[in-house]
Amino acid sequence: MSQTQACKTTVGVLALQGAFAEHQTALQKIPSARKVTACLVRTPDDLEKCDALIIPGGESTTIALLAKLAGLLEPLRQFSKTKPIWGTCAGAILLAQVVENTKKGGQDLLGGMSVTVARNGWGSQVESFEAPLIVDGLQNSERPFTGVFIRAPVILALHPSPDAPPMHVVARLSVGTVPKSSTASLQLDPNDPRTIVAVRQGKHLMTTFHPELTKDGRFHEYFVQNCVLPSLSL
Ligand SMILES: NC(=O)CC[C@H](N)C(=O)O
Repeated sequence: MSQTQACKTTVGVLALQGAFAEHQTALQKIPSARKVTACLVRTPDDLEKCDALIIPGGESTTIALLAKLAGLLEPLRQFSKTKPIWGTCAGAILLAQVVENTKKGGQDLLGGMSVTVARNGWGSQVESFEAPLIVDGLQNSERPFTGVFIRAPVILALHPSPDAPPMHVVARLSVGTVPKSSTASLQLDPNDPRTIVAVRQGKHLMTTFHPELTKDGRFHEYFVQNCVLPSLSL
């Protein structure tokens, strides 16, 4: 390993199923790429080398099942207690404390964030949609970020508590940006929790959409700057 590599922070991407390659590519292109090595995680040994982790979108039940088979479920739960995790879409489901609309038999969760989500809350694959998001704290935040929602979960409730790190709403859908065909079309109060699509709690980040499926690396930069690098100095 070269001197520069040895000094880099290692951000793992859970590579069991889903859009993990896209996350790895995105991490390699952001302004902070010189500070970060992106590696794929398939085993507990891989995970042990990481300072932070991204859980990609895909199918949360499958990812949980494969994690169990790889002996990763418990190591991931332990990891979530001390190190930053960013869950995108299916990854957001795995990071939630409570999940509604699970497959029969339920599913294993990591539960790192005090959030309740409903799987497939905007409807099925054909009701997938894109929406412009104004994101607090993103570079050039006046330029909207394109949220790609594919059978996305809906955030039903945040559960702030004095015993847990504070929660920050990072992005909301504006009422009217969800297609009418979508089961949960938003005809509601802009303060409805279902408008929340990105939330940060302490070192963890959850986005119900897929930043890795755009060419815009600002969310990856956001994770590194707001969750990963600050956690190293704790
Ligand atoms: N695009 C996605 O990650 C979809 C998530 C999927 N609906 C699930 O339950 O895991």
